[in-house]
Amino acid sequence: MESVFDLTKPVAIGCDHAGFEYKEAIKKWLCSNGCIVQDFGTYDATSVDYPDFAHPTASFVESGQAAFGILLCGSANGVAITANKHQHIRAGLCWQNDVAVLVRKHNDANIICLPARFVALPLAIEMLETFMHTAFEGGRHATRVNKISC
Ligand SMILES: O=C(CO)[C@H](O)[C@H](O)[C@H](O)COP(=O)(O)O
Repeated sequence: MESVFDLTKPVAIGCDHAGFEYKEAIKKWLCSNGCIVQDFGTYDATSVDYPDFAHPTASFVESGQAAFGILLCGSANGVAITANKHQHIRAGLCWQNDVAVLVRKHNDANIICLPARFVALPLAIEMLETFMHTAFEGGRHATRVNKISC
């Protein structure tokens, strides 16, 4: 599959119980498109705490070992807030395809956060595909992205 990301590296993925079902479906979709997946859990639908899965996923992306990351929870806010604590992570919450375009073009996001309880699975996969194919625009957006870190 063509992507703006380096797909010779694994795609990191993590979720809580609310995102588990979508994570499994997304893993299958990624594998059927030739991607390598590094799964940081959770591994079933038992209630868990999203930071326990978002932090390891974000750390792996931050270390440069992943092509990019995918995080899922009910609203995607918990995983996004957690991942964005990491210095080199720009995790963006996506709920419609145009937002997935902008989170790459304007924010150079390296993790896509998907709200499993609020978007249908086909839309989640469509947004992921968009995310994987959309390049950062740079220019004025690079100036802004460079000002994010404090
Ligand atoms: O962290 C969240 C909200 O910001 C996620 O949506 C969680 O998946 C959600 O809070 C889990 O809720 P539950 O009632 O424990 O299933």
